[in-house]
Amino acid sequence: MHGQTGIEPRTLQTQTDDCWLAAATKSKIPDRFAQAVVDIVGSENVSTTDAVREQHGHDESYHTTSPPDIVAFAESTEHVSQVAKLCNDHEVPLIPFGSGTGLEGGINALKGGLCLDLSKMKKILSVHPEDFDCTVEAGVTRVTLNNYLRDTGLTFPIDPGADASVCGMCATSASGTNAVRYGTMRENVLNMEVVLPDGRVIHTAGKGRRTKKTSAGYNLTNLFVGSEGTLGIITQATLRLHGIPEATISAVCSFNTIQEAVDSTVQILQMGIPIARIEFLDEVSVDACNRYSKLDMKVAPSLFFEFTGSPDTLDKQAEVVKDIASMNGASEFKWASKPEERNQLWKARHDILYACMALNPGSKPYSTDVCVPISNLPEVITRSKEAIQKAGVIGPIVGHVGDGNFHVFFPTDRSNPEEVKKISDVSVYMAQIAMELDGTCTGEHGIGMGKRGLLQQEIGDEGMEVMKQLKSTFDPKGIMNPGKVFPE
Ligand SMILES: Cc1cc2c(cc1C)N(C[C@H](O)[C@H](O)[C@H](O)COP(=O)(O)OP(=O)(O)OC[C@H]1O[C@@H](n3cnc4c(N)ncnc43)[C@H](O)[C@@H]1O)c1[nH]c(=O)[nH]c(=O)c1N2
Ligand SMILES: CC(C)CC(=O)C(=O)O
Ligand SMILES: [Mn+2]
Repeated sequence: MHGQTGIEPRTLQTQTDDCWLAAATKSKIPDRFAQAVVDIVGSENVSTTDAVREQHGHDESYHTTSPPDIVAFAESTEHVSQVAKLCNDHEVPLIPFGSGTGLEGGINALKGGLCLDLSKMKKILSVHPEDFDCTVEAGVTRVTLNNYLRDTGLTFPIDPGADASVCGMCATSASGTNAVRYGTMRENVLNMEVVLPDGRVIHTAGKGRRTKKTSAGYNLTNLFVGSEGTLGIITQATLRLHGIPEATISAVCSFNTIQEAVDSTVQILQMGIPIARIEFLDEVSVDACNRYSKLDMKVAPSLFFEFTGSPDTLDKQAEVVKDIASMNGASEFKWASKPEERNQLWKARHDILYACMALNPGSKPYSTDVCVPISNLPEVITRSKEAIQKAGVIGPIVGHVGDGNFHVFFPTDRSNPEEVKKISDVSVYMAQIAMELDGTCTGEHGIGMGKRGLLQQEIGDEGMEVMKQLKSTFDPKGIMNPGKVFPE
């Protein structure tokens, strides 16, 4: 389901047995290797056409496409294991592909090689409603999973705006507007089946284990969450599920300053109000949203809220939030209690990337993603805004404010190198301010190819050295997604 984001699914272009080898000669992959891949996954699951390679050579970010030499579609863990072993034996780069919605160029095949598309592995293997968990194959997307779960009264709440694959979400440690209530992928993955580059299959918490807690040894699960395809291929994930709340209300209000909006957020969290979502939009984003999603919000720094719970406690909580916001200077408090009003509000929030792109027609998105301890949020946002203004570029700001995480969506004209340079300088500057203020260069989108230098600064030389040692333990030949995460 890519309709939500307007992103086209990457489909396999059918090739006959006769033509695939001819096409293979256009890529750098030797025919013998390509034939061995066909022997494992079947000719219907292999492509070397330019169109399929191009489709698999980029994600939703601004990074230039780098196509792999060959694309294989896996249908089982056995396929993945055999393809990995083949790549390892021949030292061919191997890039796992979920649904291609990443924002840091994670799937771009910088060194060519084989892209392993997992979208055909889409079985929901088990759901245990009484234990609040489920196990799914790599290609199941979050929307498919939630549609499947609907009748159980359970939900998997992690919601990056795109309909990403669940194991792609594990690989990038994704989160979204619900993290303030439910945490990120790190808190919601209980176990994973992972294929190592040499073809071995491991279960990060032990085969079949699905407990909410464990003290058993090293936390391999959280080593693979956020590993961005550089350590192994995640073929299954066991996830924590949550009950669908009985009642939900959303609201929006505006402030005079960013500080007022952040102060309100901190006070709401300090009161222990179990808020489900609290999202910040600056005046530029509100204006973009009004134009694109036909809303009529006051053009000012704003907060979007969502409260969930039982109907009798919900109203009280919402009133406390309104009082806190009003004491901090909020105005224009508007409730959205009907499902269609709520959906309109949150759809506008999830469509904000497209709303911001519409500010500069023909542009491509360049998004940033920094995260700081919440008390440092006003400073980092204010300094970022100054830098955006000084550079003379359009830079709407949106934040998962309850987590101290925010993005600037720069609608970028990629044919204008001066503009790209200005935006990239502001983006690096923002990450540097965030790090100066005890924060990180990425709260949820990952390092990919875009933030490798920043990771080095964030973690330091010794920390990076340990990461490299871990990488070579799992992937001694360096075939897994080369050119990502680690600076060269
Ligand atoms: C409009 C819009 C809005 C958002 C976002 C995107 C877009 C287009 N995102 C980013 C994106 O959805 C997120 O990074 C997903 O987790 C990527 O999942 P894919 O399945 O698309 O992985 P994709 O195929 O893009 O791969 C991403 C990385 O993971 C690796 N990988 C994928 N599957 C793997 C597997 N099975 N095993 C090992 N490695 C694997 C790849 O090699 C690559 O390095 C986001 N994100 C977010 O955190 N919060 C948000 O709010 C949003 N919002
Ligand atoms: C920066 C975006 C494109 C996506 C995102 O993370 C969001 O909308 O919160
Ligand atoms: Mn986000």
